[in-house]
Formats: sequence, structure tokens, C-alpha cells
Amino acid sequence: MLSIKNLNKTYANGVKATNNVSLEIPNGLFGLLGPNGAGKSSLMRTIATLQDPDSGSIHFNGLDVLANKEQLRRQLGYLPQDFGVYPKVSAETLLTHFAVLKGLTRRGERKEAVESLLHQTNLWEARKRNLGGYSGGMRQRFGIAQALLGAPKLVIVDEPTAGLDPDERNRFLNLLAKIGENVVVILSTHIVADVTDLCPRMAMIVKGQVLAEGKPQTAIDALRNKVWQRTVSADALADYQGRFNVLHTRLVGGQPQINVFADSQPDAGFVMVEPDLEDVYFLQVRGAKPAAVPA
Ligand SMILES: Nc1ncnc2c1ncn2[C@@H]1O[C@H](COP(=O)(O)OP(=O)(O)OP(=O)(O)O)[C@@H](O)[C@H]1O
Repeated sequence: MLSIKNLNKTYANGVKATNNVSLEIPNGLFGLLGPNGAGKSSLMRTIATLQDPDSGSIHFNGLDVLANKEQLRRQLGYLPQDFGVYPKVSAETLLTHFAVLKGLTRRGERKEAVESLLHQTNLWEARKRNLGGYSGGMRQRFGIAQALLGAPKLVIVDEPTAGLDPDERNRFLNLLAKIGENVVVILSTHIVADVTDLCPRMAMIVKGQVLAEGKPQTAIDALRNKVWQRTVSADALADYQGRFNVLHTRLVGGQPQINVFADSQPDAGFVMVEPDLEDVYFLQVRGAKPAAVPA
């Protein structure tokens, strides 16, 4: 269990990237969902002990993280947002190199760990190929392999699915879900479907603040009977956006279809629809508060 209490971080330029964040994160895949610039990376870097908060506390299975950084790092696997690889080195060679850095100094043990991770991330067949020739998905899976060296108890992956095609994204998320069976895995993303599909728990973060936390389904249920949908003409769209709390707009067959948040039917053209996590997300991002989004 990772327990974060009243965490704050303001950068020297005055940006409050982490605003009184408190979260309880159990074993499993935890989705940290928010738009670009919401403060996801800042929070993850702080948990990973790469930067200090101004105030607040972090405990991991009882360990005071900020007072015992080295001990946390020994249990941590981290995949940063921009994970660079040496293009002219094979996956097997670089992973072996990372294993040495991670303290796997005994040869047999190291070989076993590297081989097992190459299998687990489905890179075994491609292990001799140079990383420069890997696809985006393969590179991310390599990133996860290095993060898992040393069997970490806390795994942090920062926006790993951005730029992956749907197949690669699925393969990557399934891999994370499997890892999450036994350890805490925190996944940051701005892709709502990443969280809907796989995360038993999540938090939405906007402008450094946690606006919703808990099971995705609980947050969705709180919007039941309050999401209304209709198609409108392109000319009328701005008018609808001005008059109603429009959560999002999609083009369906070239025509705008809008989802509106309202206690009652906004006009006769609307039908009530089942809410989904996108509705919850856009309600939070647009700054409109629902009656309550229970944890
Ligand atoms: N070292 C820094 N110094 C000053 N401002 C920073 C620094 N790092 C991040 N910020 C600012 O803090 C805010 C949060 O950034 P952060 O990278 O944590 O968000 P994010 O949710 O991870 O977004 P993204 O996906 O775009 O990286 C942004 O306004 C960003 O410009």
C-alpha cells in the first residue's frame, strides 16, 4: 500500500504542480488520469524520490519514503516519460547492463533475470536486434523490462501508451495488469480508455489537484441519469455549447454529437445515455462539479 498525504509542490516559476494531494494506492494497476500539464509527472517523480515535495508525506508499506529514499529506490521500478535507449545496442546487451547497475552482480542470477524479463515482455525473439530498429511498442516493453529488474514492489510508468498503435497498446496494458497482480503499479495517462479497460482504481488529476478517486465504476455511477445526448447541426454547435454544460463533442457520420451534463432533459431532442468514464473525465477537466463523485 502506498499512502500519500497532503503533498504539495510549487516550482520556482510559481506553478503549483501538486496541490494538497492525498491518495491511498493498494496493490494492482492504479490509473492516474489527467490532461497534459495536470501534474502527473511531477507527482510520479516525487513518489520516485527524484524530487522533494514542499510538504506532505509518502509511506510505502509503512516506510517513510521521504526519510528513507535509498530504501524506497531498492524496491522501485520506474519508466519515465522520455525513456531513451542506445540505438546501436541490442536489447539483451542493454538489459544486462542495466541489471549490473541495479546490483545484480552475480552472473548466473543476472542471466536468469534478463532472460525471464525478455520472455515476459515478449522480446525474446528480438533480443539480439538493435534497439534503434524497435517499434514504439517494443521500446516501451523494453522500458518495462528494465523497470522490472530486481523485482520491484512499486512500479511507476509515466504515459507509456502515448504514441502506441491499438495492438501495441493492448499488449502493453495487459503486461502491466499482469505485473499489478502482486505489486503497486501506477500508470499515468491522458487516454481515458487506458483506465476504463484495466485499472481497478484510479484518480483524476487536474491542475495539480485530485478531483475524483476510487473505482472507475463508482465515479461513472454518480453520473447516471445526468448525461444526455443528441446530434446537432454544425451551425448550432456553438449555441449549444453556450447554453448547456457540454461534456464532449464527437463527429458521427460527419455530424456533431454532443453529451450534456444536466439534471433534467435539456430539450426535446436529447435522449438520456449511460455515462462512461469519458463523461466523468470531461466533467472534471471542464471544471464543472457534479453533485458528488464519491470515492
Ligand atoms: N521543473 C519544472 N519547473 C517548472 N515548472 C514545471 C517543471 N516541471 C513541470 N512544470 C510545470 O508543472 C505543471 C505540471 O507538469 P507535469 O509535467 O507534472 O504534468 P503532466 O500531467 O505530467 O503533463 P505532461 O503529460 O504534459 O508532462 C506544468 O504546468 C509544467 O509546465
